[in-house]
Amino acid sequence: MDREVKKLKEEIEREREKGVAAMVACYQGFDPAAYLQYNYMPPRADFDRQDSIVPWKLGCLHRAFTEGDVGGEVLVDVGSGPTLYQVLSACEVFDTVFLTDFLEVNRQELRRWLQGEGKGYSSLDWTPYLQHVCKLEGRSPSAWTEKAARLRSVVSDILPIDVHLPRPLPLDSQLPTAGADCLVSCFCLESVSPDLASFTRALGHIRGLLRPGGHLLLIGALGESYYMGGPGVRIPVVPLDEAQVCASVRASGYTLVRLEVYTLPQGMKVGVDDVTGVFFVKARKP
Ligand SMILES: C[S@@+](CC[C@H](N)C(=O)[O-])C[C@H]1O[C@@H](n2cnc3c(N)ncnc32)[C@H](O)[C@@H]1O
Ligand SMILES: O=S(=O)(c1ccc2c(c1)CN[C@@H](CF)C2)N1CCSCC1
Repeated sequence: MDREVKKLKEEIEREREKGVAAMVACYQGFDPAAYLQYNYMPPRADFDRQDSIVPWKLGCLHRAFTEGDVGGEVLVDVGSGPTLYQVLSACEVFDTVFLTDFLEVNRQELRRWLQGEGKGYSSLDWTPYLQHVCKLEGRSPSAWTEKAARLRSVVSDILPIDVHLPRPLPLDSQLPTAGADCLVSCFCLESVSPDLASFTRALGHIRGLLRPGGHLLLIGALGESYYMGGPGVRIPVVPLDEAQVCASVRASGYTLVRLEVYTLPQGMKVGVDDVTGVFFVKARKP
């Protein structure tokens, strides 16, 4: 019996490795500029409508970082991609921020923004996002230049990451031995995992980056089965519902603090994906 169980486990592990390898192949065509255009530029990214997803997402992050229990020195953003919106509130709370991504093209896109000032250095103008978060903080939108400077000052490194590894970051990543004080991850785990078990496993892997008592702030897609990572680059996504998100967060060893859900209005569905909603999870590592 033991030999049969061992054989079955080995077969399951081989299938898992095949699924992860297939995801790696999908990401070879990922196009940062196209991805930004599909998701973070008008008409999809609309700040004017109060019911728009972008103010909702930025509001969730602002509240999480200002309600008093999230804090410390070090924050890691898992699977940053080419985007910065996810750390615009965090950069006021943490003095050391690590951005991370699997692909060099995304790490390069982030470096270009962080190193550029005033030049045509980035594929997307993050000013409206910076201005919106300044308003959430009770500041003038014109303080966006100060926020941009603050973000540039706290980003300590842009690291390679693979959430399918038990140790997702390089050994020399300068993370404190005890772990980070906070993790942020947006639209990453469900869009890089071949199935729900892999998604849950990845949650467990990144948990190892966090110190006990640290927080995880997770934003992700609900009901999404694919998205376009570039022209003709269709990337499969693990379709999640709220119950599965909560179960996976708990099964991977976190205490769920709260779940918030946004349902996309019909007009937001424009063919670059089939997302139906967005979740926001605040969780804590016991
Ligand atoms: C849908 S994008 C999310 C980007 C960004 N966080 C956002 O909010 O739009 C998913 C990101 O996961 C990255 N990725 C792909 N495979 C990964 C892996 N094995 N581990 C960590 N990140 C991975 C991709 O390069 C991509 O930047
Ligand atoms: O912020 S979003 O909810 C958003 C933002 C990014 C993504 C998705 C959704 C869904 N597909 C993800 C692939 F992983 C990427 N948004 C969708 C509506 S318009 C503005 C962008």
